[in-house]
Amino acid sequence: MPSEKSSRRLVGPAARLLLRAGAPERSQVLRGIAWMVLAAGLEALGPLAGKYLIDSFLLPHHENLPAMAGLLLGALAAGLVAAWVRYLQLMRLAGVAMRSVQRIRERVYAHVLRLPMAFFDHAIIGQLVSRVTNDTEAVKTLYVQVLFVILDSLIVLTGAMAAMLWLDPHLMLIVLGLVPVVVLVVALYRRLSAPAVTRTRELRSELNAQVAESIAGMPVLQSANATARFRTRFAGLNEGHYQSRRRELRANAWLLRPVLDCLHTLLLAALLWVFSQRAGGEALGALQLGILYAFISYVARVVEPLVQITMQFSQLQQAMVGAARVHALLEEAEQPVPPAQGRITRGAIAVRDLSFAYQSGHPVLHDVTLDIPAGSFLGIVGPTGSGKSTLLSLLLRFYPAPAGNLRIDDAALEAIDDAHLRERVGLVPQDPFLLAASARENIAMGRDLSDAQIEAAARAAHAHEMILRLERGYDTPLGEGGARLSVGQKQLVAIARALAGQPRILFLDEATSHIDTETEQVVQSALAGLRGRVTIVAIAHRLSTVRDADRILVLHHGRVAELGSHAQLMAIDGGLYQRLVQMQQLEDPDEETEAA
Ligand SMILES: Nc1ncnc2c1ncn2[C@@H]1O[C@H](COP(=O)(O)OP(=O)(O)OP(=O)(O)O)[C@@H](O)[C@H]1O
Repeated sequence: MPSEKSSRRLVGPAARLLLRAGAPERSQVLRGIAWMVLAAGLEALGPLAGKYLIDSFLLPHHENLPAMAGLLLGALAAGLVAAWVRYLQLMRLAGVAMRSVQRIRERVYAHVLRLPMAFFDHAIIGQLVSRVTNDTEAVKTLYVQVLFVILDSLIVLTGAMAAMLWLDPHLMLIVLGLVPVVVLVVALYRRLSAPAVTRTRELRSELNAQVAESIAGMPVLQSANATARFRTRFAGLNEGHYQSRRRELRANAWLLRPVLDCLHTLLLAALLWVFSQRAGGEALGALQLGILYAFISYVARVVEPLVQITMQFSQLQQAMVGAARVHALLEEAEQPVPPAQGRITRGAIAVRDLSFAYQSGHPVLHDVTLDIPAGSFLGIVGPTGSGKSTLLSLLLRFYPAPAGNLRIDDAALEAIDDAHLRERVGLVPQDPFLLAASARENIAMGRDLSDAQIEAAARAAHAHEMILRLERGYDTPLGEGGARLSVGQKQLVAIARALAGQPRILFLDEATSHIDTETEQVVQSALAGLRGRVTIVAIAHRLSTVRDADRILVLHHGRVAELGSHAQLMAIDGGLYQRLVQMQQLEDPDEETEAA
């Protein structure tokens, strides 16, 4: 994690990200830098003109007005052209920086969408959001700080040094002595502030994560009366963030401006002392005075870029931490999608000797063998943690199953083209996950479906009537997470969404756990309507949902315990299915007659 890295170790990843982000616009960057050099060169002419005016005209009382006016106008024109060139440079480099952020943000988001499901088992949503939004912004800061300020400052510094070298090499060497002192100050500053900068960034991301988590779990938070505890935890993080920022600021306040301003004053004193030594108690000669004027101007031009460079280090470090984190996210391996041609035609599923472990040494499925004929309805039941969802996740290719153990029709699962698999296999998850969009958009999910197809899917899911009863029918916005609908209604929309793709196989993962008996019957009718046309695999805690299935698979500790129709399984005396049914009847006597 970048948090544990020293700031020096952040430079590599940050620089790689910066180079990659700017690569498509290398010529724009080079042109921007060329403008920068030109502007610095023009700006460096000012003090030279001043020196020439003092040396050649003012001190010798040589009042050649046209020449003096020409000199002043020339300096003015150089200043104006420099300002115009600065504008061009700013527009060019700012454009590059903003386009880089835009590109990188899209790349990070696209990358996150392709990450394997295992990544999301550990990911913290708020932190991921931070990576995609705030941390990508770091790239812009890197551009602005590195290219605009630091590079610009270095160019101005070099210009001023060159002019001083030309005027008086000895004096220039005295000024040059300032540079190592500033390098020392910057090194000390980095040492003191780097841990605080990294911590500040981490804490900001934790603040985001807590806000996202609290909002997502608001009903639990409020009902568990946990809001005060969460507020205290947030305040603790926020205080940590404040203290960390203070540590950063303290390093800034001590080391940057004040130290450099002192150095500036010392340097000016040293220059005056050298001049007084040269004059040996006499008044300064004309030539000396012009050079003194030019040097005082140039020293300001040397100190100011150095101040700028050191002042940028705080920003630069923050940006590097952010950029390194974006880089780390981009380094996460994507779900491999090998090119494959396999097709799903009928929807027959074969599972052979399937064993699987999330962590090696802890298998959750053992030697599962199973055939699900095309168009049949398989129910999967079993105690909690018995591996039902895991089996479904493997069939959905959310986690890689051992090669060859799963087949659909004539193809091994891993040999089926990914887009085709997603098209042909529909999923109704336990949490229906609705977008803050209309019913129509929620069913279409970005697919190019006609209104007729959407309506047909809604009818097949028995959701059509319910949607028509909403005030704007299919165009009714469903609110964030489908907040406008009941859980059962959301489930019907989710079923319609799965059916709209006309899948050959439909997986339902406890789709009826949280709905009332009446809605469950609607779901059952919807499933009945699909029988023979679509292969249905439904995990159910509510046994009544799968009572009518062709066969029911009972999983126990990751093994196939029983397999058969409801009647066959009920006939096994002391069997697990029979016991599950009896337990459910005790829990919910209303279902006694239905399930038995
Ligand atoms: N992403 C994961 N990483 C590690 N272990 C996991 C993961 N998902 C599930 N498990 C473990 O695998 C085992 C089977 O879990 P699974 O979710 O498949 O059971 P389930 O039968 O669907 O349970 P439930 O009925 O409670 O949903 C459990 O011990 C669980 O802790």
